[in-house]
Amino acid sequence: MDSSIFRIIVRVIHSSGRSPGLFLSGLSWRILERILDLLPLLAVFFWLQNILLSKGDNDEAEASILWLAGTLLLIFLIQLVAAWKGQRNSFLGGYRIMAGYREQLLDRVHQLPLGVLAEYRTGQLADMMTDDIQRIENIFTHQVVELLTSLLVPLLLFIALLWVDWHLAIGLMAGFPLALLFLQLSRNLFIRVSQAKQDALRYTSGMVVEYVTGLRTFRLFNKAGVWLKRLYLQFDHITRTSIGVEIWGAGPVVLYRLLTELGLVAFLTLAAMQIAGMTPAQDQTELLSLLLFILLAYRMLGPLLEMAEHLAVLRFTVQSEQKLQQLYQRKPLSEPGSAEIPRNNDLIVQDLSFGYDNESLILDQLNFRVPENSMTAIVGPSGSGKSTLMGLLARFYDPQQGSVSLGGSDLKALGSEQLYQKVSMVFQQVQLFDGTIADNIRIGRPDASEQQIREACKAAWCDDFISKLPEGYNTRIGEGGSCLSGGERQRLSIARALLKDAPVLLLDEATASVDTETQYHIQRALSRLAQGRTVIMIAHRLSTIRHASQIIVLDQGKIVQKGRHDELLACEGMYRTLWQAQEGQHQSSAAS
Ligand SMILES: Nc1ncnc2c1ncn2[C@@H]1O[C@H](COP(=O)(O)OP(=O)(O)OP(=O)(O)O)[C@@H](O)[C@H]1O
Repeated sequence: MDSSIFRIIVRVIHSSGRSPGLFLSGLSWRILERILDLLPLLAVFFWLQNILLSKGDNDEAEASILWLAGTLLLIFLIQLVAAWKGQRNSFLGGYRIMAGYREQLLDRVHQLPLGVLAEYRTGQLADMMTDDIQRIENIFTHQVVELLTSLLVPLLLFIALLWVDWHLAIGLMAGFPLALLFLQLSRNLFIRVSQAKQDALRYTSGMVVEYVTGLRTFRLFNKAGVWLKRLYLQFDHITRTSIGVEIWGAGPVVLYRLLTELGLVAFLTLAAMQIAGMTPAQDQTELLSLLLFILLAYRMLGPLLEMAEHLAVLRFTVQSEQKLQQLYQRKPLSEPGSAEIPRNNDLIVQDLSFGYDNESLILDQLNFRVPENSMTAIVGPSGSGKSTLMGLLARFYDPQQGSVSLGGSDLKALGSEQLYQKVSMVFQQVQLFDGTIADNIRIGRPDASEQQIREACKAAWCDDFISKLPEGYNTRIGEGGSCLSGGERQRLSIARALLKDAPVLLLDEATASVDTETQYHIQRALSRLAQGRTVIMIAHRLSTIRHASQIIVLDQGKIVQKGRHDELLACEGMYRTLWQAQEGQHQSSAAS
C-alpha cells in the first residue's frame, strides 16, 4: 500500500534517537483492541450454530448460554486492558519520540551553516518547527493506528470470509484491486497539484507583503492599480490550483469508495442466488453462515472505505516530513576537535572556488592576501560574487576548493567560536532581536558595562537618537528592529561591532539605501570602527575606497584586477569603467 507512511515512521524514530519500544507496544495493544471488537460476533455465531445443532437439548442450551456470557465477559475484559495499555503506551511512546525529534531538529538548526539559515524566509523555519512537526506528531498519536487497523482488520476478516465461503469472499472484493490501482495512480498527480498550490500560496504571500509594505510608494507613483491587477491574477491562480487539489484529492477517494462498493453488488447478487437455491430444512446453518458473512462483510468494508480518507490526510503529512527531512540532510559545518589559535590577523584566500550547487561555480580560483591592519575593498558589477565571497570569509559556507585562512590557520581549523571572537560583521541586513537597545548592543560583548555600551554608541553616532527614545537604552525595539529606520539599525550594528572590538572587520554595503546625512554619519562611524583593524569591505560607492590599501575587482566570479585606486584608474579595465560610470552619474545628478 502507501509505503511512505511507514518510511516516515522509521525515519522519524531513527532521527529522534529515542527507543520505539513503548510506542510499538502501545500500537500492538491498540490494534489488538480493534481486532477483539470482532470476536463477540464470532462468539454469537458459534453459539447459534451450536444451538441449532443441539436440536432443543435444554441442558446443553443452558450450558452454552453460560459459555457465551463467560466468553463475552472475557473478551470485554481483555479489550479493556488492551485499550488502557494501548492508549497509555502509544501516547507516551509517541510523544517521547516526538520530543526527541524536536530536540534533534533544533540541534540541527543550531548547527546549520549561517548561509543555509539565510536561505529560509523569516517565519519559515518557525512554521516548520511548529505546524509541520505537529502534523507528524499526529501520525504517531492518531493516524498510524487508524491506518493500520483499516488495513489489518479487513485483511483478517477477508481470511475469515474465505474460510466461510470463498466464492462470496472473492465476489465481495471484485472491485477492490481496481479501486486501489486508481487510488495509487492518482497519488502522484495529487502530490504535484498540491505542491503547485503550496508554491502559489508562498509566492502570493510574498507579493502581498511587497504590496502592503510598498503601498505608499505605489500610490505616489500611481502604480497601485497595476499591483492590484497582478494580485487579482495571482488569486485566480490560487483558485485554479485549489480546485485541482480538490479534484485530484477528493475525486479519487469518491471513485475508490464506489469501486470498492461495487464488490458489494456482486456479493449480494451471489448471496441472493444461494438463498434462492436453498431448501428450508436442509440449510438453517448455512443460512446462519450467510448471515454471519453479510455482517462480517459490512464490518470489513467500513475500514476499507475509510482507508482512502486516511491516506489523503497522510499525503499532506508526507509533504511536511519531506520538508523537515531536507533540513535534516543539510550538512552542518565541521568543528575541529581542538581549535587552533590564529598567529596574527592576516587573512589569506588561496585557490578559492565555490558554487551553491555542484553545477555552476560562483567563485573561481581566487587568490589574495589581506595584511593585518589594512583595508581591502571588493568591487564589481551586480552578481559578480561579492556577497558570496564575503559569506565565505565569514564561514557561512565552506568552499568546495581552496581555503580561507586567518593568522595561518584554515577557518575550518579555527572553529566557529574562535572565528567569531576574531571577526565582526556589519552587513546590509542588520539582524536585531526583540529586546532592549542595550541587549542588542551587548550581544557583541555580554559582560560590557552600561558606560561601555554608551561609549560604543557615541562612537557609532547613535547615542543621540537613542537618548531621544522614551526609555533610552531600555527601549524595546520590536522584532527585527521594525521601529527603527534603516540608518539607525546600521549604526546600532556598528556600535555592536565597536563594543565587540574584534580585530577583523567584514563590511557589506553599509552605506547603501540611506539619505546623504545618514550616510555621512554612518561613514564617520565606520571610519572610527575601521581604525587599527583588518578590514574587508564591499563597496558600491567607489569614492569611499580611494584610500583602501588594496581593491579587488570581481567579474563573473573571477578576480579581473587588483591594486590601489590610482593604479587601477591609470590602466584600462573594469575598475576604470565602473569609476567613469559613477562619475558620470554624479555629474548628471549635480547638473539636474
Ligand atoms: N543562496 C544562493 N543560492 C544560489 N545562488 C545564489 C545564492 N546567493 C547568490 N547566488 C547567486 O550567486 C551569484 C553571485 O551573487 P552575489 O550575491 O554573491 O553577487 P554580488 O556581486 O554580491 O551581487 P550584488 O552586488 O547584486 O549584491 C548570482 O548569480 C546569484 O544569483
